[in-house]
Amino acid sequence: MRYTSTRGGGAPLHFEDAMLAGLARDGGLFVPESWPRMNADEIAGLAGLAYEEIAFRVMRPFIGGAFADDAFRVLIERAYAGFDHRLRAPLLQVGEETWALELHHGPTLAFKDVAMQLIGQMFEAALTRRGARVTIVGATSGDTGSAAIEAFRGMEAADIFILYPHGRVSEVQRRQMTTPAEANVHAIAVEGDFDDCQAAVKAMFNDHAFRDKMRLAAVNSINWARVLAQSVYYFTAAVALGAPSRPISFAVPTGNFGDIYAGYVAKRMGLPIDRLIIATNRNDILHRTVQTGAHEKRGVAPTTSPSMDIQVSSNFERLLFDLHDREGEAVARLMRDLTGNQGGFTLSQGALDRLRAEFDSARFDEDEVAALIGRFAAETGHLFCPHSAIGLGAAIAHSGPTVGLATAHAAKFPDAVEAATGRRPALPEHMADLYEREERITVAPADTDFLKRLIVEKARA
Ligand SMILES: Cc1ncc(COP(=O)(O)O)c(C=O)c1O
Ligand SMILES: N[C@@H](CCOP(=O)(O)O)C(=O)O
Repeated sequence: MRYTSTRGGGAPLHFEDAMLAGLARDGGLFVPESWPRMNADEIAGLAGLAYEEIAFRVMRPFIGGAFADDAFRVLIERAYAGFDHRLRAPLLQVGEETWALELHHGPTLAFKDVAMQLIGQMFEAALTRRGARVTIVGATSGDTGSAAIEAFRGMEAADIFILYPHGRVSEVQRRQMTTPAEANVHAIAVEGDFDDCQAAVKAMFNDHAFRDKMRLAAVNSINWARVLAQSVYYFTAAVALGAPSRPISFAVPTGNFGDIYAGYVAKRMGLPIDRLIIATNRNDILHRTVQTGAHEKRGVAPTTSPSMDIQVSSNFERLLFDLHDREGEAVARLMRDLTGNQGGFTLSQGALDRLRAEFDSARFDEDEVAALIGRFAAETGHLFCPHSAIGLGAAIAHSGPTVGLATAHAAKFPDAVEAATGRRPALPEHMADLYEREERITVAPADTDFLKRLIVEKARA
């Protein structure tokens, strides 16, 4: 299996090179040259298997010769050994035909751990074998950063720099990033929003001299390995609910479009997913795109679901590639319109029809999110974080068996949950002293050159 850029440039790479490269050198994102398929018998054969075994079977066709089967199994086992639930990603019924897929059982309490714990293992194995080291640069609206730091803290072969929007992440998220004391960890509070952080990361990768000098690597979902690992839980959930004979829909709280794109990947592989529902907060560029075809940036408004306060949804580029018959030049043109003065583009009718053939969308204002958190607490007794409530709100409004992705633990966003329910969710025991741990906070302007200098100064490479 080889990976090609969504913008059509450069020679295709094998899995491990694509994983370590992160972003393609023409600024595009890596996608597989073709979709490996699982037939109905193979999907039915996943029923009852452990999460780790399903992960192996789903991901194996994508990784080619990067890891021998036995070695890959070991990495998967290690990745999920620290999860606090036997099923890793259990389902909880919240309505007659609605389930929450709980993705917060990893060490940092968000779905990011599912991929990041495995990526940490894969990076370490690949870098050790190559005798290489990397400088990881990532952007976060809160959860990717904490999960990445947890996965890479103390790793000899990697320095990790995480850019987060100053004052726009929850206190728990910030402390998860600023309290690890390991010398290879650097959390930087950028005076801007998430889109500024992500734009700075992409600019660093597109500065080839800097990229090569620092041996940059990415752990955002611009990295194909992230998306791949996230596609696994669509299989575990759908099979547990009767796939392949019963098609299941998924409603996904969406920001950078990585998680829902992972569902699209599962569908391309043959998993009978009925609808994929994009659920947004008031930062609703993707909802507007599905409804009107116009993909237009507006300012980012802070919300109680800060991890979704995003307008430039990186992975939408991967979908655009398929919507435009895998023509890199068409995607490159649209991305120029999005990042240039035009600030957006309008999909052709054909592309919009293809988008709507797979995706629905829903949008929730702040008062609706609070009402959903309160409603689910009253009806199920469970506290859901604002992001999860948005996914579940879209799921419960959809007819037919539908899974809403519960993407983070309520305790990561205690103020919003308490305001909506009167109940303050407690952090689990392993994080009980988070508020007492010492923080290291570096504040920096949203200036790529400044950030590059900071990284050069602090990196051990
Ligand atoms: C808790 C939570 N829910 C939902 C999302 C949105 O996911 P994605 O960016 O993959 O669309 C994020 C951020 O990624 C998140 O941290
Ligand atoms: N919500 C994310 C934003 C970055 O998403 P990623 O999946 O591309 O890493 C976050 O929590 O940082």
